[in-house]
Amino acid sequence: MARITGSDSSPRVAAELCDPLINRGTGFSADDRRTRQLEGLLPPRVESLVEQAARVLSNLRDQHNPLDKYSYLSALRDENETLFYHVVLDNLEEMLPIIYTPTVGEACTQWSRIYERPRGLYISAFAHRGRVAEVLENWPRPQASVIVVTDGGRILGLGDLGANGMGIPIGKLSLYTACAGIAPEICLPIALDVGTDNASLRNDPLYLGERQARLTGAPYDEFIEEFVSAVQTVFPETILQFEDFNNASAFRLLDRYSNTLCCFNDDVQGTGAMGLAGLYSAGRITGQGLAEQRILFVGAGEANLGFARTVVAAMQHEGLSAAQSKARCLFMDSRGLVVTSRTDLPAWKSVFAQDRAHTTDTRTVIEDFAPTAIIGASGVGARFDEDMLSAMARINHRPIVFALSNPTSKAECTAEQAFAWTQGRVVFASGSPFPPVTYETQTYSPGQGNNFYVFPGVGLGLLLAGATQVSDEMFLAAAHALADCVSAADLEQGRLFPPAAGMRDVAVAVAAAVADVAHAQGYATRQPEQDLCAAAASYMYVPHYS
Ligand SMILES: O=C([O-])CC(=O)C(=O)O
Ligand SMILES: [Mg+2]
Repeated sequence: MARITGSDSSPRVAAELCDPLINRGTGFSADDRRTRQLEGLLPPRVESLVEQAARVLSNLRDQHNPLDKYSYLSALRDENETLFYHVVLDNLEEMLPIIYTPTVGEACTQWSRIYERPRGLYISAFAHRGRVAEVLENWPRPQASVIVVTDGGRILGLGDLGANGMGIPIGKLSLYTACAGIAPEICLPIALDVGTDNASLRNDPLYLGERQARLTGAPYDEFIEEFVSAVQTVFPETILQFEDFNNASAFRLLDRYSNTLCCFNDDVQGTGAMGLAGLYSAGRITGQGLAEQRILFVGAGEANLGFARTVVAAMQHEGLSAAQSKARCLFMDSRGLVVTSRTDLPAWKSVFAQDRAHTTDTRTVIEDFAPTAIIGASGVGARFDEDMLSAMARINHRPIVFALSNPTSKAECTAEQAFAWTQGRVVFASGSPFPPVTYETQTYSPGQGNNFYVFPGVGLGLLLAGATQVSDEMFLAAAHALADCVSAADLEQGRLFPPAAGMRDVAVAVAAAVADVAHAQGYATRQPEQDLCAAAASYMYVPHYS
């Protein structure tokens, strides 16, 4: 019998084994192997997903460090996405820190070294300017319902990582699929390469991005404008999530685009909703309502300003005036207290400037302002010290302390420090995970306060409603829905958020709340579902070989 070759005698490509969306590896049945001419290309035994997953888990757990685990799972995803998501979904608690924060941060710093295969789109402001739509058309899948885009300007708390930032959109979209069941083939990660001001990257012979200074000013805005309008042309119904842009770009782009397309900024709005939900949970422990909180925000970037904006909106719903709500939110940045006498404040910070004496001493601010909560999103590791947290513990029976900066090396304090420095009385959450803490006889598992509790469900809700815009009210509704998912048992363990294993239930609740608001505000293009939770749950992609 003649060898089977392609029509031009080139080697036949066994497409089923090359496309990670359809590849099943040893999961192809005997019939499939015969009809698809895969016989002999695979070892004889036919395995179920569960059997394949056992091998993956065993290999994964043999890897020596988190980055090796990240690379192992990335390679698996490039080969067989069904198996990848089966493993991730079945072991979320174990997998999240590998495919997402904190390991994704390390992966981004090492991106040029660990890079193996393309995933997502790299769009260059230098090579592709004027042709961005053409580049978007190169995306090999017919649809892109959710796009997560970064320009690498501020990756987690790690600063400008240029094109290496691609790890973040990939990681965020993995969670869209794992946590909200949005099918992997409609998720598109994009890194906009606008250059980098990170000299060590530009001098790194392995760096894969453009070796150019970061574009700024009008040329930057024009490039973003070209990108956004190309997205609207090529994928007109997509949801666009801005991620890890630097502060100035994040706020400017949000103002520029939030009323014209279905987009949001995860670091501002997603983190804001997560933070508000965390405060509601904390209030159930401390016995104080939101309107009674006095919050010291340490760090005045996207996360904390988004958090404060959301808190102020929620306080006004509870009857406080705008001025009263703002007076309950005090900010410190790298130059000290954010006060009206400062002349160096950009518009998005000066909104929160208070009429107080300027100081750079956090301890003094704690003594004067007597906060019920201190929220770190400063990007500065170990920003909270014993002096500060013991002052919090003297002022409050149950001080609220959030150390939200990522990855772990940037956390303002560790969970262990927070418990030790407050005699075990702290109500704590952190952006990156910490192991459980035992203080005296009690063990606490505070868990993560991360926007992963919000953005997957928000995206799902927007899809369900066919939303044309994203509103602040949707994030308020998302915060309430998330807070309602927290059980009394969670709070007893010191957890302000639900356990990772329940992520899909959280996404259902958040999605239903968001879709509901979309319908109420007239942003929905689809008919309202009778039962939004059931609709959200039945929409979800389940990784199996159908
Ligand atoms: O990615 C995360 O873990 C949370 C986040 O958005 C950030 O830190 O920028
Ligand atoms: Mg982010």
